[in-house]
Amino acid sequence: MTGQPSGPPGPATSGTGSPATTGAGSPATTGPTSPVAGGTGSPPTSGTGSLATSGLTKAFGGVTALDAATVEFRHGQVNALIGPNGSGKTTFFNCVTGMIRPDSGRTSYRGADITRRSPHAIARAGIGRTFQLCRVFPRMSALDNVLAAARPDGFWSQLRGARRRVELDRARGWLTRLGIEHLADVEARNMSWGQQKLLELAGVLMSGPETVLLDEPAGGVNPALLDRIGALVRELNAEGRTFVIVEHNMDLVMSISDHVVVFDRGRPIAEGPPAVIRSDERVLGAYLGV
Ligand SMILES: Nc1ncnc2c1ncn2[C@@H]1O[C@H](COP(=O)(O)OP(=O)(O)OP(=O)(O)O)[C@@H](O)[C@H]1O
Repeated sequence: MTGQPSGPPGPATSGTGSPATTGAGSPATTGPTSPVAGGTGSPPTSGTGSLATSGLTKAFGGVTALDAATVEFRHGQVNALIGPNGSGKTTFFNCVTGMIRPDSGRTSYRGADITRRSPHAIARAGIGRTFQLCRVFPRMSALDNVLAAARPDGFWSQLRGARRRVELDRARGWLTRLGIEHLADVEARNMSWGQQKLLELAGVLMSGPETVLLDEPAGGVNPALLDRIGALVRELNAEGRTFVIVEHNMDLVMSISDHVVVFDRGRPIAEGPPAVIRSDERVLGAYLGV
């Protein structure tokens, strides 16, 4: 992936000041096993439109990364966005989360136009994301990383040592849920790559998003952790969260997704349930380059 913006302060590659999210909004009030923040308490109706783009276009010099991409991901479902290397998946995530501005086209979330909103505003609207190159504060403990993600000024407030009991409990709850509670006091830089990915996800979940965009959650992760990530996505979806997952591991995609969108050269070429996508000739052609 080449489209990730960067900038201080924060972890190695963060551009927002908060490592794990596109700018976590106000702390959610729900606990780790509660329904999503901002919701009504009951899971959203499955299958209706949620995150949608219309004619989304982005070029980098002579390279058209997104070519009038019109896509709709389904609310309440596990959606996957797949496609060959360089087909525009991460640029799509960057555009819809406000991290880069599209040249033209629109993004809407649950009916509201979010095209020109800042990453923080988009996070406040209910969209959280992880990154292909995992973003955590390497010299902060796992617990402090999760706490930082819950605050709009996460990094700085953490530095001031501002901790609230209720947040501490929620942060520990997410670490437990992701199976890394035993690493609460370990600095992120001393955790394995897979553990850092789980930590990043814990931070995203701490900010209470209704919709979670995961950029290559399986990348570089060992098979045991892969199973955990897959099971967790399904559990969190059953509790009401919508997912959009960019992933190259087809076994994972096909086993956890309800709906798959396939990109080639910056635009969708096919969509449908995994069983249909598996045997779609356009998809096979895109991957084989024919
Ligand atoms: N910041 C950038 N500057 C120049 N070109 C870029 C930039 N970001 C992305 N591109 C180009 O845009 C195209 C789409 O890249 P993108 O990273 O979105 O694809 P991808 O589908 O996520 O790929 P991968 O699966 O390899 O991560 C590629 O040709 C890439 O080289």
